[in-house]
Amino acid sequence: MSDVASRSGAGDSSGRGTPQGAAVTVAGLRLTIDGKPILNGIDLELPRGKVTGLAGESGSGKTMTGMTLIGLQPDNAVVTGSVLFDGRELVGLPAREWGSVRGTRIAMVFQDPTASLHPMLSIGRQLTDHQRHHLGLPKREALARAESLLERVGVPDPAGALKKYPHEFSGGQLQRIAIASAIACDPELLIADEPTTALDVTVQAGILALLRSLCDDLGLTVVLITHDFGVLSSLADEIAVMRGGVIVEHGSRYDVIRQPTHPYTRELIESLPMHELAEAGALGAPGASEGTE
Ligand SMILES: Nc1ncnc2c1ncn2[C@@H]1O[C@H](COP(=O)(O)OP(=O)(O)OP(=O)(O)O)[C@@H](O)[C@H]1O
Repeated sequence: MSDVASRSGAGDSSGRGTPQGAAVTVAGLRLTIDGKPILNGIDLELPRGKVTGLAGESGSGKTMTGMTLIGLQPDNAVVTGSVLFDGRELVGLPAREWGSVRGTRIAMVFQDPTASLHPMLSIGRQLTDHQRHHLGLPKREALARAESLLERVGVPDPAGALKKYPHEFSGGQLQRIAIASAIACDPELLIADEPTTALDVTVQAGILALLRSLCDDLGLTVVLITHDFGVLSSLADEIAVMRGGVIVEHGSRYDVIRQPTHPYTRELIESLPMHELAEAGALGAPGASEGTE
């Protein structure tokens, strides 16, 4: 077990309860690369339909945790421990079985949206290929669904956007399209790794609000990986703080920000501007943390 300071409120972040339980239960997850320890015993429950923020300094293992959840760790990595997803053990899942999980039931968006989009294929082709392959939809149906997906993620003129190519969009719009592609097959779990880091501050808030609304409206479980604790202070239901390949603190956003138990979490909070603390409810009454957008 890691020395995580977990709170009784974890999994029940806002007082509303999480009757559906955990979408994913990670226990004693370890990962080494060429013998070098990277993850040193991660214990983490991701409550269904909530945003869990994974914070921590560079190199603490946030990305590697996300990659391991979706089975994309480097080939030379050795993974032990347990990742239980819908009653299925993902650690050691054979490659052929990942095909029915990755991209369909668990999806990921990255800092650079172009990483998940082909530069030479139209957006319509990319969104429909994905659905036709995974969902077996006929072309016409896949196109209609792609259009409504683009509408759902806030891309203007969805029908026109389907005919365009990635280079014709701004970074913020591309990230919306990458999110549309990620949710195209109705996944239960979405891992967003620094999804706003490469974007202008003016568009960051829109992408974060989109992730929040997907979680609230679709019941999507979201893992939001970020080095920016301020992002989590206004958005996440729960916050897990990583350092040195372990989770050192995990609880509801309100508890973690208002009553951090680990010195490193305190450091992160002390670096936050006052207005972000106020938004997180850390300066007001407990009810102030309820609004998440
Ligand atoms: N492909 C790889 N081969 C070897 N070591 C790696 C590889 N990818 C990551 N690492 C190492 O794993 C550790 C954790 O990296 P990871 O990217 O998960 O950190 P992070 O918390 O996401 O940091 P950042 O915010 O900088 O991305 C680091 O020491 C990193 O150097």
